Amino acid sequence: MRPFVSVTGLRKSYGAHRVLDGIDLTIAQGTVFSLLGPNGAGKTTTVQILSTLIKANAGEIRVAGHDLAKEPDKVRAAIGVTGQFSAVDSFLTGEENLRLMADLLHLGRAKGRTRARELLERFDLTDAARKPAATYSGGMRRRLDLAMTVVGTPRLIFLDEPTTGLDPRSRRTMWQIVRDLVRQDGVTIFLTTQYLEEADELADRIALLSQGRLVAEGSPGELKRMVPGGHVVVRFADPDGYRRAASHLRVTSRDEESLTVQIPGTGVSTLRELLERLDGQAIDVAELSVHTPDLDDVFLALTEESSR
Ligand SMILES: Nc1ncnc2c1ncn2[C@@H]1O[C@H](COP(=O)(O)OP(=O)(O)OP(=O)(O)O)[C@@H](O)[C@H]1O
Repeated sequence: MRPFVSVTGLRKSYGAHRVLDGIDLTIAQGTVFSLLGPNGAGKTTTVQILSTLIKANAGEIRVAGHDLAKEPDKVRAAIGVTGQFSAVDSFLTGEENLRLMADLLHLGRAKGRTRARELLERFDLTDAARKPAATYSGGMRRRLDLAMTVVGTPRLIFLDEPTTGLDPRSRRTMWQIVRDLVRQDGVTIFLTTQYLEEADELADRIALLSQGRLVAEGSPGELKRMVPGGHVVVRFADPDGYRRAASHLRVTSRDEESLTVQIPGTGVSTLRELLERLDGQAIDVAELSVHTPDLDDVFLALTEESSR
């Protein structure tokens, strides 16, 4: 697939503080790319540079087929940004906000009205269309904000922490809207989020930023395979079983108080062998659970490694 965004050797410093230290990335058209990183890693700085708000010190950036340094206006015309600084005017209704945006984009009266109605429907805001945005819940406000970005039919949308503070239901509605934008409209999404679960749900590719460098990049599945977090936790029925098992098995950690041990690996053969051994020794198991690594494990392992 054709890259919609390509970045090579991106650097940015504030005085002596090197915030981005040589970033390379490509984002395919019609996909969701998520940039993850601990606080202060440089995510917002990256978004600000790619959305033409601030200038890089070095690097080549192409967005939507345009060189960002040479044709920032063409890049600006292809993108939309939504996030922490909402464009929503609380005194206006949802519909008025959308029509105002359509006016700003010179869509024309009739087209603006149709577009507003269409977006209210699509973003599940029709019932609240005539109410002032001040009365909206957090989730409705976020949806309106994104709808306002979509009025201009951007081909790339920067979504900065789109569901921070939302309840699980509103979060799911937002996720579905984002998926539809990608699937139905072919929009490319650049997502920053502090929820690893969100990146796991939405992103085709994830890049992990730590101290100004990308320390890992891949699909959620590929990233999970990079860390050996998978293990089985076994809780024994009695202290005798616990002690015998702990001395017979290759355990990575044990806890005498809760009578549990951790055994590395989650494969079927590992499990079969484990159960056969316990059975052979007549050791009673009270509970067994399989823990496959999630993005939290990856995030912690890789960002810790890079800060060492
Ligand atoms: N205008 C500025 N002047 C000086 N330093 C800055 C400026 N903007 C950002 N920084 C510094 O750059 C670093 C990266 O900041 P940035 O906001 O990009 O991080 P982030 O990954 O978005 O963090 P968070 O998750 O907390 O939003 C931080 O150490 C920050 O203090």
